[in-house]
Amino acid sequence: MAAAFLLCPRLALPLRRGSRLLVSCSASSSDADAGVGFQGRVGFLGLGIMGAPMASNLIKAGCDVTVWNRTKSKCDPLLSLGAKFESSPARVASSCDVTFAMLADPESAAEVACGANGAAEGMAPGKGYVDVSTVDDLTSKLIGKHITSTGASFLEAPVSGSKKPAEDGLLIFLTAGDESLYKRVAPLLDVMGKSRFYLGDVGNGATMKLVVNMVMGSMMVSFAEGLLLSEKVGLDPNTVVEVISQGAINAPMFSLKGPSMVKAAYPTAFPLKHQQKDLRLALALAETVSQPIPTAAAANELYKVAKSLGLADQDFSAVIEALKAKVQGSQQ
Ligand SMILES: NC(=O)C1=CN([C@@H]2O[C@H](COP(=O)(O)OP(=O)(O)OC[C@H]3O[C@@H](n4cnc5c(N)ncnc54)[C@H](OP(=O)(O)O)[C@@H]3O)[C@@H](O)[C@H]2O)C=CC1
Ligand SMILES: O=CCCC(=O)O
Repeated sequence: MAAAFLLCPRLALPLRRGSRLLVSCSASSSDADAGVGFQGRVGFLGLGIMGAPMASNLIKAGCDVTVWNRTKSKCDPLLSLGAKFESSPARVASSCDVTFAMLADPESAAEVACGANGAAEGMAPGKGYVDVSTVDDLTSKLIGKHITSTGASFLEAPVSGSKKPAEDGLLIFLTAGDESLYKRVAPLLDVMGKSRFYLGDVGNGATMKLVVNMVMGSMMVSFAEGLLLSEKVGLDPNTVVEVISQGAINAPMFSLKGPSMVKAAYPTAFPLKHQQKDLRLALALAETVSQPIPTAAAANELYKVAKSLGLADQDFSAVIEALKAKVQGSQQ
């Protein structure tokens, strides 16, 4: 990662974001200079849990941002912050120099990029498209092909980190594709994230993201099993969370989600339906190279059960409910 300081050629304002001291600046949108080392207008497509705070951080850093979302009302908070609005992905892409997309899944990412009135229709030489959605490598390559056929550049850049890191500008970008576009948008990635990896050819970023989320999905299931087992044998699951937090298997996720899981509360940061999507895509990826991933396969089944229980839009930690349901089922 470049320095923890964002360099501003003009007005410098100290700004604390997360634990890092940053330097940001204000810039008039007329010259479309974010003041963070990026020249040009920035488009943002998809303003869900992740897209909204990411776009918001770009606006707050002084970028000239134009937004679009399928459900238009989700644009309103961004418009209040100073964003512009365009009525389709194609119009955003044609009015901006670089366009980011943060969509739900492979289908929506492909539709927004390549469908009717999609971003590709507004692309041209000199422009760039950065897809930060979590998709599989084949979808990313398909999107990349459509975008580059217009003469524009393409970068995939899925992110590690959830709602809070997105709000705090502390995401981790897993990028691959056009290296000059990567360098061009690096100042923007640094507004939204704490680190960035450039992984080479299109597909490597998508694949890296799926591997990481496959591990995360399995870890969550194992953690849920531990909490339920401890309770069944008379231990306090809150103490289990504390013990884990001090040992070698400590992960921020356990301390963050454990206390609310014990209370059967699942405020959504990472929707369960997206975690199941990522496991499904990781299983398909493993199939292509005949790599056994039995733990992930078993975890995927539990997320599917949780979805069937109506928990798709809850946080993925709600997978614990599938284990409760299974136990109840086996006792009948
Ligand atoms: N939440 C998290 O912690 C993280 C999520 N991710 C990944 O980022 C991506 C976005 O996640 P998140 O923000 O949580 O998801 P949300 O479900 O909150 O947002 C999804 C976005 O996709 C849009 N969308 C869905 N279907 C379509 C469609 N057919 N056409 C156009 N737009 C569509 C939604 O529009 P609308 O508002 O109209 O529904 C919304 O803007 C996913 O790929 C996810 O796996 C990555 C890291 C962390
Ligand atoms: O894709 C979601 C990742 C969530 C996280 O990294 O905390």
